[in-house]
Amino acid sequence: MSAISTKPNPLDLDLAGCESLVIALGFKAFHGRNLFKWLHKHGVVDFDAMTDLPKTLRTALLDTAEIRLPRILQTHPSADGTIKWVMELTDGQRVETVFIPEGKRSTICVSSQVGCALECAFCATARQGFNRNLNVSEIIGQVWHAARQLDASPTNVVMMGMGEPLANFEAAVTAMDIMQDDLAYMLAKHRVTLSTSGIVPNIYRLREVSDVSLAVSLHAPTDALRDELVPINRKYPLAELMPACKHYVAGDKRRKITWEYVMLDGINDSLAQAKQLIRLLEGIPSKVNLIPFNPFTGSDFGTSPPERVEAFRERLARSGIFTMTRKTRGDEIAAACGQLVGRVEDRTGRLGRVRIETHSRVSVR
Ligand SMILES: C[S@@+](CC[C@H](N)C(=O)[O-])C[C@H]1O[C@@H](n2cnc3c(N)ncnc32)[C@H](O)[C@@H]1O
Ligand code: SF4
Repeated sequence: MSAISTKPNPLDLDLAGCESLVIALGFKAFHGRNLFKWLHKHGVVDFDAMTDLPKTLRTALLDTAEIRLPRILQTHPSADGTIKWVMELTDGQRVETVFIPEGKRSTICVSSQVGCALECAFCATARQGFNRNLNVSEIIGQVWHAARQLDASPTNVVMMGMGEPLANFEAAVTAMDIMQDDLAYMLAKHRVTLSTSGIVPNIYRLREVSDVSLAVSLHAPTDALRDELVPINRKYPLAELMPACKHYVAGDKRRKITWEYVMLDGINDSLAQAKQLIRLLEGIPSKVNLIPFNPFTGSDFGTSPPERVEAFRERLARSGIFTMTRKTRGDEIAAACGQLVGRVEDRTGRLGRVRIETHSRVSVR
């Protein structure tokens, strides 16, 4: 394998970064704007084809920088229009990106890490272990490819693929800034959604620097159950998570937290738990997405029957909480929520441990 280049990659830079890059090479800032626009708006990744940059700048860029993108290795189309792309990174590892069309909406579900270090009990990515954070170019590169493949910018991006975006804070924020930039993908802030399992300090940090929509993977109305399903809860329990989320949406009446709740048969789907959830969400502008559990090989949870999901939804809706049951998309190509796996050179030794833990799965309820 050829050595991995260490030259700066302009796709790792936001607009200000591109301006600084060209200033450092002795050129005016506006050339940095043009460079940024070529990369994202026009999708050009060859310095020589950036015809409105001075020839001397193009030569300087060729000498000192290198544009590196993930490579689309496989394309898996699904009958419902969903497409899963397997993207290979420069170190040979792989992440997955999903395109979900729905009427006029085109949503791209983007990965933020190679694997995930958090060990949610029902998630296929968790079983892969964890290797590293994606850098900015690897995150925005997924959107770049999607825009080229579809011949249009997506209307929505959700950071809901492989990994925990708030555990890769700086890169996730920069990539989301690029998504919203008028010289790039022009997405409105409410059309970019970051989904987190609940890294509380970084929810506060995010509020300081970004306006994107926040989705929180809740999945349980009590600490006892959430500790088992979403182990990060042992570090950041509900008593800390809920105020952080309330703070995130404070001061803007239009903002709501989207709570994601995977419906697991006999685990978290009773009416008593729906009532506990209603109490937990009191005072927080909320909408709830009930997600049918997407099974994967080796998982030992079951999908709640549709009538139980509907009863749960109805109970929440009756209390005034806007609640939707999410359609499962792309499941026959393993592109649905929590089914993304890629190729991860695990550095956590997770696989051995998971096998042991599944034998001692906690009792629930
Ligand atoms: C894969 S995660 C990535 C974003 C972030 N790490 C998080 O947990 O919110 C995106 C969503 O998929 C959900 N999910 C994970 N495994 C799932 C499964 N097997 N079936 C349905 N949803 C799942 C997660 O709980 C989360 O709400
Ligand atoms: S659900 Fe999210 S945080 Fe949990 S293991 Fe999967 S990717 Fe990581």
